[in-house]
Amino acid sequence: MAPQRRGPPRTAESSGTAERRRPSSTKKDRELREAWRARLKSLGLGAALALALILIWSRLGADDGVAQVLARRGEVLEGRFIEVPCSEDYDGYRRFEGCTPRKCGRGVTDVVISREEAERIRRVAEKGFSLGGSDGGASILDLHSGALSVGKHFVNLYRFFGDKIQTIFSEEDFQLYRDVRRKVQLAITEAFGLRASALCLTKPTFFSRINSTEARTAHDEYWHAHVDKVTYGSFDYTSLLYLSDYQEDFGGGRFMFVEEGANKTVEPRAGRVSFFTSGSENLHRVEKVRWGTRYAITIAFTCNPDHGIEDPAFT
Ligand SMILES: O=C(O)CCC(=O)C(=O)O
Ligand SMILES: [Fe+2]
Repeated sequence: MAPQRRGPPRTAESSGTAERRRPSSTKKDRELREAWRARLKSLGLGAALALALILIWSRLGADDGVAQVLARRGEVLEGRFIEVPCSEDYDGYRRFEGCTPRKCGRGVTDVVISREEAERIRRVAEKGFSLGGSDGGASILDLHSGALSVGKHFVNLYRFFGDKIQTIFSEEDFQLYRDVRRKVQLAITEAFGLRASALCLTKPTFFSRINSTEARTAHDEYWHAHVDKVTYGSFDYTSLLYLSDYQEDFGGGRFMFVEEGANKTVEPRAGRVSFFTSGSENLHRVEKVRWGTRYAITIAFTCNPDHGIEDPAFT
């Protein structure tokens, strides 16, 4: 009797040999697939990490290492104040009670000067700078002395124009400066708890205009870290009023308090007032302007009446 066939006839594929080979090839495939999956996963992780690093790097600023934002351009700050321990710098100077810093720190406010006032005072700056301007990236116009950057030097506008200066600047322009100075002085007096009459305006008080043109002289190198009390001598309290907007009117150009660990940045915004005690507790610098034009005005105060000046006026 012919043996009975059970089940389907055997083909080459379903032969016992093939049956034994399949599990081993599936295992190899699986191993291969897993190896690829692992490789792709690590590539994906690497790419995500690189992207995150790029994002963090661009957020913090390429040339300034790690930074924390003290005031963002888009915020409207009623008042932010950070106290920092005073340096010993003030010990080397005569003390004036109710004025010489005992409490040191930094403040930023967007409500003391309106954007409209900032725009008006910026137009005054533009009028002045239209008469000259540095060959390098940084021009100044000192309202008290009349010094204006022209080419690689300075020209005294008040001396150069004499009485004709009144065809350039108006009494209203000087009045505007006085109003701004008074409001900023009050904000500083309140923030540091000073005797109102103790604080005096000091020199220099100047407009700055910065663009990305390469520096031609040392006067154009605005980006170096410095201490205002060392640079200017008479300063006890420095204030900066910004007249243009970071990332709208210019790129780069952020103000930085230089600190170990992380710099603290103030992003300029038209009408923003940044003020701080002028000693080495507030070492600072301005980041290089990469594009556009940045306008600001420096208004500083002293506790020593001998270093005080009157508000700028036609001279
Ligand atoms: O324009 C700024 O943000 C800072 C200028 C400055 O540091 C200075 O005038 O001493
Ligand atoms: Fe400074």
